[in-house]
Amino acid sequence: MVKNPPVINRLAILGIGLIGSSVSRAARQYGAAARVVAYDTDGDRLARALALGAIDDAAASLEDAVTDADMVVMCAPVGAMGAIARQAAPAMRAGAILSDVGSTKTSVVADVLPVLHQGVHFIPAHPVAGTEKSGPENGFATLFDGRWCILTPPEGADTAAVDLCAAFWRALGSNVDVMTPEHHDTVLAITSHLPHLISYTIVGTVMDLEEHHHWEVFKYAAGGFRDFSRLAGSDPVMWRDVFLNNRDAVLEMLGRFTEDLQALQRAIRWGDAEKLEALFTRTRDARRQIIEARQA
Ligand SMILES: NC(=O)c1ccc[n+]([C@@H]2O[C@H](COP(=O)([O-])OP(=O)(O)OC[C@H]3O[C@@H](n4cnc5c(N)ncnc54)[C@H](O)[C@@H]3O)[C@@H](O)[C@H]2O)c1
Ligand SMILES: O=C(O)C(=O)C[C@]1(C(=O)O)C=C[C@@H](O)C=C1
Repeated sequence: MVKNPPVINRLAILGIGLIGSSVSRAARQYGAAARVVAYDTDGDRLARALALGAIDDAAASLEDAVTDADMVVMCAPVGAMGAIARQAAPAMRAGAILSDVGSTKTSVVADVLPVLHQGVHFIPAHPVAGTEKSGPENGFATLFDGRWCILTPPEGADTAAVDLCAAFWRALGSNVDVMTPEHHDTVLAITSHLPHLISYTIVGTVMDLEEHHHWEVFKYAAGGFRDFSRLAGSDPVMWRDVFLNNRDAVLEMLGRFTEDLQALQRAIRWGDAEKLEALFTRTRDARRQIIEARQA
């Protein structure tokens, strides 16, 4: 079999947790990058990533990681992206690509664009794939296979840099879409951010029940509560930053959701069987369509 040449020669990952280590593992396994160097403010995590064989080199400083890199991918919580870019950009070579994997895009673009240096191309990205786990031991190479990666290049972005970033994500197995940061944040508010908020809320509600009640919930949590609460096990810092950085879109979707929930509350109170059955029939059809679209 003829092996394609690497899309990126030297790749630097800043933040080697679940996503950073998955990008690194995939890039190395699929030959998308010739060499992967990583830096993390948490020295233990960086050492673990190296010991696990998830990266080629562990850098002693952020500057060491990004010097000579062809592409730098920021894989830290979204609230940290601006400060990381401010430190990384001056140490990067002209022509190199700075990217990220953040779950929100408008605030990341607003934080990073003003601190860029001449000749560094900023191409934001969001792989819409993940799990409720964190840390380098939980990353895996196939995480992005068949999943979407959304690019939100700023107006006037270098087209060659956008194409290279898209080629990189395709080499990791992803399908690539391009949209504005604002559109991205609206869509993700309902498909990803609201489900997490609801899961955090329902687990919180259970915790606030009297002790014997909440222990009963844990004891009898079979399919329903267990499936529904999975997202509530996600990283607190990552999700704190998501909600602080996509405030408007999340509040808009939460408003709609709350109205719909109140309408259901009313239907239950008034014994409106028709309304309940009609909604549950529509949602069952929608769920089937979602699953079929995923399998197509
Ligand atoms: N978890 C998911 O399902 C998922 C999916 C897609 C995108 N994302 C995005 O990916 C990013 C990382 O999430 P994760 O799940 O890998 O989190 P994680 O907690 O597993 O890893 C984050 C890593 O960033 C490091 N870090 C924090 N500040 C840093 C800094 N200033 N410089 C260098 N390293 C720093 C942390 O020490 C940690 O190792 C977030 O922006 C998140 O929104 C997450
Ligand atoms: O499947 C999960 O556990 C996830 O949380 C993954 C998920 C999502 O909500 O779909 C979470 C955040 C991301 O930015 C992208 C993917």
